[in-house]
Amino acid sequence: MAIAAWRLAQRWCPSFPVVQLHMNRAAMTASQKDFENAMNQVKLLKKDPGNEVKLKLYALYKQATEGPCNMPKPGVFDLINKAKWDAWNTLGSLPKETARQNYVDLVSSLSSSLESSSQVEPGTDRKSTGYETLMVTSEGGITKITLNRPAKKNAINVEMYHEIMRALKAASKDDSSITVLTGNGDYYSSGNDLTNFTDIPPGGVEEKAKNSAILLREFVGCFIDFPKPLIAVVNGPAVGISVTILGLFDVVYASDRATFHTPFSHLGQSPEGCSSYTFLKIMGPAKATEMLVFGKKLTAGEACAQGLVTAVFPDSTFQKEVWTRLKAFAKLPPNAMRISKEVIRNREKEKLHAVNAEECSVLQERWLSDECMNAVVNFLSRKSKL
Ligand SMILES: CCCCCCCCCCC/C=C/C(=O)SCCNC(=O)CCNC(=O)[C@H](O)C(C)(C)COP(=O)(O)OP(=O)(O)OC[C@H]1O[C@@H](n2cnc3c(N)ncnc32)[C@H](O)[C@@H]1OP(=O)(O)O
Repeated sequence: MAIAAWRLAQRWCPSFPVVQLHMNRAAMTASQKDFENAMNQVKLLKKDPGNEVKLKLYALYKQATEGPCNMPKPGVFDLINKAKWDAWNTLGSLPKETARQNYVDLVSSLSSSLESSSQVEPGTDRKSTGYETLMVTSEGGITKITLNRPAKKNAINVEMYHEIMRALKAASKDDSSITVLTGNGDYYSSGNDLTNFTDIPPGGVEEKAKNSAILLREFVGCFIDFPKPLIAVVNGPAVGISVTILGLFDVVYASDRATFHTPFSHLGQSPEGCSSYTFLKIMGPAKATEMLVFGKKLTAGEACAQGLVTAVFPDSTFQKEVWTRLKAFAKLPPNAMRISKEVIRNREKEKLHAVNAEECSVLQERWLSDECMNAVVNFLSRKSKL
């Protein structure tokens, strides 16, 4: 979120605007002019430079305008004023001119590093290229990852698994506050692309199953470890792994057209995405068993009643209502959201990684079973659909 310097400066130095106005203009030198420009530049910073830098700016500003620290030392419990006093006092007898120069240098380094970061003006849609199966955009603090194989109902092929991991890793490091996963077209996702089973390497199906278990474990691990609020915008039916990983999202919004289907037994497979743990916690063992063992397909309303979905919206107003909410979330302080997520999720992480490892190892065996092979062959020979 953009931070206006007057807000920044006022917080750290309440007398900032007054001091600025009463500067001795007659004594203006080139470096005084640079100093004033730098103060203006601070106002244009689009990204909060962090408390440490703000303290440095405050201290250098005070030193440049008032000389060595002349405030009484605040009490130990007056944390903010104590931090400011410490920062200023540390500058000792640094000459005003040097402080001014240091302030200008610091602002200049901030401007180049923060401006060249991937900060996006509200309304500017920054589109990431280099994805074959996804559309990834960043706008107004929201990174949006769209599954983009609508002709295949957004089935997740091996390339898409890798690209989703890449997009999540990039989103975890970019300057967005929240990340959204959604689907293009009428489906959210039809789950694992069943043609993934057809590309058998020279090492045979055992090697394929082993590599797939490694891929799946890494894929689910990215969701377990994702540090920012992660929101699913479920625009239509969701199947298989696209449903199970919802238990690792922070919020799930669904259109009333969406359905939630995990037909693992029908496919000779077993639950993944940590659903053998998260679904039990979310909806209790009986409802989780109906879904994960008996393949009961839930409507959006049912999924909401069972806690898997946060809120359901009529399809006609789905996008409008959801994006209004998301835009408001994206304006909240990003660090607070990230830390709150950490507090909520961290104690479960180790458990989730253990569950993930166990589910992948069970699936590795399942993929080699006749039950699974027959189900895949039936789908691929168009003998069966869900
Ligand atoms: C050794 C093992 C290696 C495997 C690698 C594993 C990696 C990790 C695996 C993680 C485990 C995940 C498990 C799951 O996700 S289980 C769920 C799997 N999904 C399905 O079973 C859905 C299958 N699809 C369907 O039943 C129907 O397509 C569907 C009901 C979704 C839609 O039906 P509809 O009639 O509306 O549309 P079409 O069937 O005509 O579909 C349009 C085209 O899309 C293709 N399609 C759709 N879904 C898939 C899919 N999951 N896999 C592959 N292809 C899919 C469909 O074939 C159509 O294509 P064409 O137009 O070319 O015919």
